[in-house]
Amino acid sequence: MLFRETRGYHRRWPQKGAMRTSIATVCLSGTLDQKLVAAHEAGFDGVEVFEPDLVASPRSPEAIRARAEQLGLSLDLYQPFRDFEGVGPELLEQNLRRAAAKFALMNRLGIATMLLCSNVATARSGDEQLAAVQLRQLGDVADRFGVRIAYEALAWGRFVDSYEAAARIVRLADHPRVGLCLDSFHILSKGHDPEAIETIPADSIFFVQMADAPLLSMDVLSWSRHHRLFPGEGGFDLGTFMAHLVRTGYDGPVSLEVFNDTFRQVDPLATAVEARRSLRWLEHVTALSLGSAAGGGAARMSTASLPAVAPPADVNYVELRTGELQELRRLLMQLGFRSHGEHRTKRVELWSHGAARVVIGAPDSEHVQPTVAGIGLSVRDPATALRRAKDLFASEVPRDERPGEEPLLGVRAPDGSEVFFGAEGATEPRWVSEFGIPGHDDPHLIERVDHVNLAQPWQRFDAAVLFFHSVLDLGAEASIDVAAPVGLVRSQVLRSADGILRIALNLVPSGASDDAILPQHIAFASSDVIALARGARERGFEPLDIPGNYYDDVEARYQLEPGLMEELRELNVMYDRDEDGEFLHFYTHPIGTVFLEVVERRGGYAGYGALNAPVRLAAQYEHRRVASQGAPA
Ligand SMILES: O=C(O)c1ccc(O)c(O)c1
Ligand SMILES: [Mg+2]
Repeated sequence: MLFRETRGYHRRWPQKGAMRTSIATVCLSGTLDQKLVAAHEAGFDGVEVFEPDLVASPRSPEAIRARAEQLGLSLDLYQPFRDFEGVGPELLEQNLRRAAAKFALMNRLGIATMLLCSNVATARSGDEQLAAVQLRQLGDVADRFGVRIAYEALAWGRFVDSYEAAARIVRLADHPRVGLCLDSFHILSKGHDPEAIETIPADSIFFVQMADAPLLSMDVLSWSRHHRLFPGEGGFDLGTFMAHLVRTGYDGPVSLEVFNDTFRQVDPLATAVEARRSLRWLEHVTALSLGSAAGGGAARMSTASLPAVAPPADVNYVELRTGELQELRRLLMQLGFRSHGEHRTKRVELWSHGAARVVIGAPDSEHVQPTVAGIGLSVRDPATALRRAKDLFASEVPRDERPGEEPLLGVRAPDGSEVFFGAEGATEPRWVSEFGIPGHDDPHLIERVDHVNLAQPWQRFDAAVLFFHSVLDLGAEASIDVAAPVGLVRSQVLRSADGILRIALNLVPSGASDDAILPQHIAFASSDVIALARGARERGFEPLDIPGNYYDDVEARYQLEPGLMEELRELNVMYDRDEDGEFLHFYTHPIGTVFLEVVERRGGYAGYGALNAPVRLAAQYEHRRVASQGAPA
């Protein structure tokens, strides 16, 4: 199992009025039993049983019911039942018989609600009155079994493809056993306005399914079946959606139904924890969207916001773990960093240049750890930052702290790296004095850490987006695809509003088994990248070699002054420009799975040189290829 963030939550019974949480078994990998255990361990209140999971299970319905009971999980929904309404009389008879068999099964499972998807195949008519009459008949059958039907408009329904149409049919059916299932994906994927949810009586909303998704332009069925995400990982405005729902007075389960090719493959407990985090985040944005009106309208569901955290004042340090410490030291020295020596008690050393601090050490043998093993942030209130993270089910990193040492509070990110919160304050954090050699205020060309680029294993990319978005309250920028020799690299930046903290996440292509193919990196902000590059060269620095073709292209695009053009070529400095300003930056060779970058932002340039990224990736690839062959190309 890769990169387990945490394990073993204990169930807490939902408080009255609190959001009841549920998850569809289709979100998780494994057998039905493994899915139930994962949902339980992540602290869900209930699950939706997806029919294929039940059919494939060797356990009897009674045994499944007992197992769920033992785990303290309610079985909230049986799904899906398909292609019922809008059919001719003969098919209707068959469909009613088919439904009765499922209702009997639900009785054995102890499930009270069945999801009915709008007909995608066999409907002959879109007459809403006809559909309503047939649903009423189905309601009568359901009544004999003491169960109810939640009718859901699929975005690709043959005739019924909007929640408003489904709501009209349910109103016409006018049967106490017939209500609605609202699924955020089907509504928002079609661009339908969720505001009219407020016109639906709460007692006819039987179930609610929430899913986020990346904003793709593709056919909606494929989008739904392969690309759904947990709330907070995609582009839908789910806080507004939920606020409409809460205002109706609905207080049933809020369930996650996320069809996703990655989540079907990875550790179900890790996914369940991620899912539970997404619902806590959803509750938070719902509370924000409802505002001080405390729910307003008929609200019965209470939604608590998370502790508010101010954006970090500073990136305090970045910690790198590598087996190639000697090379890393040499590189830092060449870039003008100074050593502060070893920590008093821990086997790490500190290097700094301006307010950029890099803690380096050998890999920790105890647990899986990416090369960028930690990021330290200065925050106004570390205890509150930790409390927010723990409210979001992040696991705290136990820290061995000696008397007199600066307290740092840390949590583990999905890739196994650590995020530490320290108190903001003086220009130099107090923990710096825990290292042997004191600070200094030599003139410096590097100011601070500009951004940190974290390559993510494909299994945990979306989880990392959710983690940084929710725990640190960072905004997610649109993701871009960068072409590398080993595949397309999806890259997404999360940043604080003021840009002090910027984390770029890169998704390692799944075929790229060797993680050295996509190293992690730290970018430092310089006031004069050209002067820094010159100084580094005098100290023996060899930059990443950028091809002449690149500079010909820059020259063609931007018509730079010949003097600057010459310097860029000579020093292997890359260039970008937009309406807001200019960007000059250069790269080091990778050392193992890490490399460094120095950037200079002129004017209001806020990007990362996206056009240069493929050139950089190709140059690094070439460097590795040549190095491994031990001969020049
Ligand atoms: O893709 C489907 O068929 C499907 C089934 C059940 C649902 O609740 C849903 O939203 C989609
Ligand atoms: Mg659904």
